[in-house]
Amino acid sequence: MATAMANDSTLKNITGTILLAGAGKMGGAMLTGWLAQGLDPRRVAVIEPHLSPEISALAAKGVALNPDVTSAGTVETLVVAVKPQLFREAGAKLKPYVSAGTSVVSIMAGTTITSLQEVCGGAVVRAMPNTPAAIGRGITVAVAASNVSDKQRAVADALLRATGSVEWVDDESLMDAVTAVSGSGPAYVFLLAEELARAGIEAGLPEVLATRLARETVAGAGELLHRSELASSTLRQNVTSPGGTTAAALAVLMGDPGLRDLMIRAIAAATKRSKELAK
Ligand SMILES: NC(=O)C1=CN([C@@H]2O[C@H](COP(=O)(O)OP(=O)(O)OC[C@H]3O[C@@H](n4cnc5c(N)ncnc54)[C@H](O)[C@@H]3O)[C@@H](O)[C@H]2O)C=CC1
Ligand SMILES: O=C(O)[C@@H]1CCC=N1
Repeated sequence: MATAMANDSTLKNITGTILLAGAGKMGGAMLTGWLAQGLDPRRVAVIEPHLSPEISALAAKGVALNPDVTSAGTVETLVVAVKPQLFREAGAKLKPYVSAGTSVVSIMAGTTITSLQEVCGGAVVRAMPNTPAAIGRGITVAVAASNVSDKQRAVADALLRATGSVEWVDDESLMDAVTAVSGSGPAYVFLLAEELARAGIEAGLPEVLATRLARETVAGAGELLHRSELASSTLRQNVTSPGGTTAAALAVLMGDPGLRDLMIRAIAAATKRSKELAK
């Protein structure tokens, strides 16, 4: 696994344009992170057919909204955050913004480096973030094409790191499983909160109380996992008194079939879908 090369001043020292295509949930979260980390808003341009009030308001700070190719300046990095299904159409319109020195950082699920090179050109970094990026607690996995320079990789690293931590891999084929585990992963955790609440209601709790208990339990356990040095299995064992209530519940969850089987099937389905999106 390659080490990160960005440092604290990487975003502040950017001289070209960072062009974001698609300022929806993920693109918008990344943009917020860049500006919070000191990227000059005048270095940022956004291509977005449906501008939200929040993104529109950034124009007052100097962010260029839907600039044409000539007014966008020299695009140092194009960040593509549109839906993969729209990429062929959107990418063709983005290509004129890409010049010899442009790096193209894509966060689209499934879309391969080869497709990105075909449609947009440029030096491609394929990345997979997740929605905790919105609070600076995302995790992103990135893989660079062989023509990405050290400097381009450092800028990509800084742009991705503005929303959380970054892991670089050398093998692009890992990205489908990465997408299944960490890209989609927050949804599984939110589902856990939903189902824990539902089961609490089933067990007789008032809905408001069950919902609050489930939400705070998932959030608190997540924060403990984040802050603790202990393995998740140890944290689990620390809750589990021999012959107690947790052991009774875990006998169900860890039974056969249990959560393990369900999770393997879920991750396999997401991995398969990521591969399909490449086509
Ligand atoms: N939502 C998530 O948890 C994650 C999403 N991703 C990837 O991020 C990408 C964006 O996903 P979301 O932010 O969830 O979707 P979104 O629907 O919130 O954002 C996509 C944005 O692209 C805009 N758009 C549509 N056509 C465009 C065009 N031709 N040019 C520029 N912008 C255009 C849309 O108006 C929208 O604002 C997808 O490729 C997805 O695979 C990656 C990791 C996690
Ligand atoms: O569901 C999706 O396809 C995107 C990629 C990872 C999370 N959301």
